[in-house]
Amino acid sequence: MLSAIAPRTCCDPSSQVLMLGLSRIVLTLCPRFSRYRPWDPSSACRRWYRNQSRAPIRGLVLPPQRGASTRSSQWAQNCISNRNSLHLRSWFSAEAMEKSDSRMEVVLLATGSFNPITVMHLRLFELARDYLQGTGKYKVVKGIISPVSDGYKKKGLVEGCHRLAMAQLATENSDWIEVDPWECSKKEWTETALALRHYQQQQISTDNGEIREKKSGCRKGQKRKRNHICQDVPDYNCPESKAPPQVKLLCGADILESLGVPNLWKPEHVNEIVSSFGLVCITRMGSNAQKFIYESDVLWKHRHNIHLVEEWITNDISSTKVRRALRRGMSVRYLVPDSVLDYIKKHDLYNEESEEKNSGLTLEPFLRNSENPQ
Ligand SMILES: Nc1ncnc2c1ncn2[C@@H]1O[C@H](COP(=O)(O)OP(=O)(O)OP(=O)(O)O)[C@@H](O)[C@H]1O
Ligand SMILES: O=C(O)c1ccc[n+]([C@@H]2O[C@H](COP(=O)([O-])O)[C@@H](O)[C@H]2O)c1
Repeated sequence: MLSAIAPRTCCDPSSQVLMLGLSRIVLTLCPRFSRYRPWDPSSACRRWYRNQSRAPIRGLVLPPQRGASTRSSQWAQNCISNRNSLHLRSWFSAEAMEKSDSRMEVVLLATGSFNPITVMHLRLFELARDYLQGTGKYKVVKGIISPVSDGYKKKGLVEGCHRLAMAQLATENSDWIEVDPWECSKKEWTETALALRHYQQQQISTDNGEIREKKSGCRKGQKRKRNHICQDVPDYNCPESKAPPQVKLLCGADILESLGVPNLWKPEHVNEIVSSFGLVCITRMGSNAQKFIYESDVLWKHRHNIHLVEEWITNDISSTKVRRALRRGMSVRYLVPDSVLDYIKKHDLYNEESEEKNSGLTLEPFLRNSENPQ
């Protein structure tokens, strides 16, 4: 932190003396501080003089650089908490405090048919976010809806472009839930573990990209260590270090229970989902998620990574029931957003004929797993 602010303030001899004294106070009070940012004020001044072409504004106290090491900020802040000298407090702006937020950032990924998307699908995200943030340990930064590919071959599954369009309409008023066409635009069905890997990688790339853009970067010899999926430990030696958001699978309890259906999910994928990513599961009528976790060895082992969210305002809206009502000419208003209903009507999406799609075909996961038995 000091090396970040020093070049701006130690531009004249009196400031140099000031900064030298200040650094001694901080280093004396906090020997640990020197481990993170060893700093020699006089050489910093010399470097600064060499690099600057124009004189800085004297007396201007600037906040620390964005991304200054969280730990060093906290240490320095502790060190000066009882000293009101030199406007130091102003350096610890709201921005710096925000940096010290130690909550794990989470992206919630919901996969499924969304045939069609219902208000309950949207509620899943709200419930999950409330729950996770209520623990004080997580900050939910984004929700992603990833409609399944037509290659999933579920009975009654209408074309991906329509399911995608409906999901986009349904989320247009949300400022944190997005729809991603990655799965849906593929001809072949994608296993959920692979979708999770893809979205996690996307978070890591975005995160690295942002850090490159910020450019202040790590100094020579300070490599960014966290390039692996799901590594949550920030690299405190790098000032810009903050773990990329962790992608977690968001689902209803029926999906959790489906993990136990023979030949539907690959055991190694189930293990990967609960060990490397994590599950946020919303209770659903007719399912007993707690019992299911208790009875499964792998889920029990990773139960700390499975968040069960109780839906107290229970309802059992399902896409199947919405399609059934539509086939029968009954109202589904308020079960799906109005814009989605308009879209369904405009394209006459759900009728006797559409329900027969993929009829008699085997669901792709069963087919794949029987071709390549474990
Ligand atoms: N009422 C609900 N309560 C809890 N979870 C739900 C509910 N409706 C849907 N979900 C969850 O939403 C995700 C996407 O579901 P999907 O697209 O299969 O909808 P669905 O309503 O379950 O469809 P279907 O009736 O065809 O099974 C799944 O994880 C599913 O468990
Ligand atoms: O990855 C797997 O092995 C796997 C096996 C079965 C189902 N899934 C996913 O789970 C979701 C189930 O959606 P649905 O509409 O059949 O409830 C869908 O997104 C599938 O891709 C995933």
